[in-house]
Amino acid sequence: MRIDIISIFPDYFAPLDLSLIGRARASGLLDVRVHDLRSWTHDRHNTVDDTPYGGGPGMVMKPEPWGEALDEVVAGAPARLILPTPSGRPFRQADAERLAGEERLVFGCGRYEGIDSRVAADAALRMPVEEVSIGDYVLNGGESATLVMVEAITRLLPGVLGNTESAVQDSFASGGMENLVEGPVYTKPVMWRDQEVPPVLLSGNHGAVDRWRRDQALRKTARNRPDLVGAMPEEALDRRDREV
Ligand SMILES: N#Cc1c(-c2ccc3ccn(Cc4ccc(CN5CCCC5)cc4)c3c2)n[nH]c1N
Repeated sequence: MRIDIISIFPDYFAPLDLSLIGRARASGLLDVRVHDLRSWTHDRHNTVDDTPYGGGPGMVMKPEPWGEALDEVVAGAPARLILPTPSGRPFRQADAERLAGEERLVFGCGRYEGIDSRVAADAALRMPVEEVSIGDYVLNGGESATLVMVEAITRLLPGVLGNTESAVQDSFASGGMENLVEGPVYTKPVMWRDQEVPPVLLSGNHGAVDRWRRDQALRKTARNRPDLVGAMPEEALDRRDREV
């Protein structure tokens, strides 16, 4: 997969040189290219924004640099343009799975009050364009959202995690344990600050372990994400579960 990211803050994407994604890039499994939008400006100040038509707060990103950047970066190849925006469709695990099947993705990171709307409309004449939001909170630009989506998408590519099993079992996945969040996890030592690992996990009884994990996932989902499983009556959870 090739991913192009266009931003006025290219250094924001230094984290993509690290860890699993960095390793996948170094091995050639993943091709991520970051571009500075100001490379497509032609004035002395490398201007990328201007005042909004119709008035209103802040500034809007000018269409010309974006148009030239997308023309050069996409260069007629089949690619899908992803535009993070507060007003976008919610980005979910199913979207990460769908986009992991794409050959080329281009992320356009807006700033200020957003990108002139004609950029998306013009791009849509030549490629699929998706305006997406990673959540109902306000960020200062599209860079953090792009980092989130690139991580959610690329971790699903074969060979990136180095352990596809955990990607398949991840919660929120359309597979795995339905739509349940993951339950508690433990490792050595078996006793730590007077807390012991639940004995069932040491039992070697895989059936019992699976049942226990599912029960814990149900309890945690009911407590933290009742929207995922529908309201579960409090009495279904014992007191201990209500505390943590
Ligand atoms: N994904 C994602 C996002 C973003 C996001 C994504 C991309 C850009 C580009 C610029 N900004 C800043 C901004 C912030 C608020 C507004 C709304 N206006 C403010 C006053 C009247 C309405 C417009 C832009 C962005 C924010 N925020 N939250 C998410 N989940």
